[in-house]
Amino acid sequence: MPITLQNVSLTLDKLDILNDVTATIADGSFVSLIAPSGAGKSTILKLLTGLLTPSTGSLAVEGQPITGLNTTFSYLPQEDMLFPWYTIDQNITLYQRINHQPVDQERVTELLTLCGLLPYRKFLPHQLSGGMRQRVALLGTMLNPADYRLLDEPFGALDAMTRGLMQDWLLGLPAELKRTTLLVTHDIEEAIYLSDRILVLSARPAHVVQDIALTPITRDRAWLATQAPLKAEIFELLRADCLAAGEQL
Ligand SMILES: Nc1ncnc2c1ncn2[C@@H]1O[C@H](COP(=O)(O)OP(=O)(O)OP(=O)(O)O)[C@@H](O)[C@H]1O
Repeated sequence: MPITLQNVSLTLDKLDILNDVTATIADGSFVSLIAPSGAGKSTILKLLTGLLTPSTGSLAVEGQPITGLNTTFSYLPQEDMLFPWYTIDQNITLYQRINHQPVDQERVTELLTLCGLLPYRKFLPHQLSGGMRQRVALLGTMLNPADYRLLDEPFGALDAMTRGLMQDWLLGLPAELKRTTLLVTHDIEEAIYLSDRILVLSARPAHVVQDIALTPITRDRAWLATQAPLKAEIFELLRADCLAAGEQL
């Protein structure tokens, strides 16, 4: 069942943040939200997790309205949120430990190996590089059994090379680890590379200005290189909107 946002508007402290956002995220799809800075992308994720409530409109998942805090989603906020006093092992299995669920150690070992983190499982977060910590945070999200993922700039603040490797890592995840995903990013190329669909939002108060479907036969960097015209098109959309809103991109 899809995730739906129906005519969602939000005003906080007299500030109009979202204006009539309507979108459907199909089951199993990978959808990116791209928008000018401060438009309200993170706010949309917070509405889905129930951290915020819309002023008008409604959100639903699996046909059930979202009315408050819920555990339908595994949510990776913009800050990596690792606990500094827990080891990598303990951080990535936090969901299971909080919920008193058994930890499948074999699975954890397999995933740590897959992510190149096995030698670091007993390390503390501060002993890892920024890119490794981001991978740990993402791995924790992957181990959460929720059917839907909300990823807020998971590769933000990484250098271009590490970011590229992380994108490849995400694309290369085994099928059983993939989920319906809503990704917030300000990187147009990243959105094109990873997504089945890109929702381009306007400057604040945000609404959907373009809904772009991507259906490459092979999703690789050679294909990505052919997408320069789409990248330029999305950039122009964002720029025109920013200029109309009196902002700089
Ligand atoms: N709790 C709040 N109260 C008042 N205003 C808020 C609150 N949370 C967010 N905002 C405002 O809402 C707007 C949208 O914020 P949001 O973080 O969703 O934007 P964003 O598109 O994710 O930004 P960025 O790309 O910079 O991460 C911003 O102007 C922000 O200041």
